[in-house]
Amino acid sequence: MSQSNEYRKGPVTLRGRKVPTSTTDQRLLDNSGPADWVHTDPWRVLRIQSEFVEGFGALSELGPAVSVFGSARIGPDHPIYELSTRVGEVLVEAGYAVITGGGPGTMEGANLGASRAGGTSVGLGIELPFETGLNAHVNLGINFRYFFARKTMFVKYAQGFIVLPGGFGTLDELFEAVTLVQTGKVTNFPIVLMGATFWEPLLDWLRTTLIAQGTVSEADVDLFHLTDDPDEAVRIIREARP
Ligand SMILES: CC(C)=CCNc1ncnc2c1ncn2[C@@H]1O[C@H](COP(=O)(O)O)[C@@H](O)[C@H]1O
Repeated sequence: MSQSNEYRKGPVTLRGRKVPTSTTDQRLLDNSGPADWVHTDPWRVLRIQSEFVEGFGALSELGPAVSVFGSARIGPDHPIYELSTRVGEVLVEAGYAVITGGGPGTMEGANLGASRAGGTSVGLGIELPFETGLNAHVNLGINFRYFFARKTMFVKYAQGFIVLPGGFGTLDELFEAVTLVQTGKVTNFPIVLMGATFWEPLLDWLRTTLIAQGTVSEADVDLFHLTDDPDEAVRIIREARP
């Protein structure tokens, strides 16, 4: 293949029919051209990068914090919402900022408790097809397009996780966290489950099925702490990260 039929874009070599008919500069400067190139994956990488830069920039001075997860659908008249509010308050009283997904339900409850107690109430919102926006009790909010960039912030800036009852989103965040701990990607990272009646069947299943079949060890299941008492939850976190 002749040299003239080869096109290099950094580490990428394009040959034959893959050689573009316009250059990157040309597409940048030619404002009458098609805008499709801004939707290409390399361009997305820059947007992804900007989410990390903005997230790190906004949170780097946060101080000790705890991420609180839980259902987007449990509303203010539910006892679990009340629990989420109390958790937010108790965390702030113990000197922690509270980080949530910034949405409705228990996220809103934890943000409400945190802001009412005079603390830093962080909401890491996510762009969803059904837009709900950051709840009104967030006093430091960041909106993400990408779940994975946002999830890094939940772990990077927290001393531990408190997980209230929830659905798939909550389970995703819970099992991601426990996998990071299990594989040693994060150390001394307590995970506290709150709402005993909700979590006990899951813990039973982990014991009777996963441990029994050898897919996890007993020590893995011991990574979860279970309590209904917000003060106890804070104590567990403080003891793990003195
Ligand atoms: C009413 C409704 C579904 C609103 C969605 N609005 C949301 N805004 C922000 N974070 C969210 C939202 N839905 C799910 N999440 C994420 O997933 C978890 C809750 O999902 P789920 O309700 O357990 O599955 C939260 O901890 C949060 O990080």
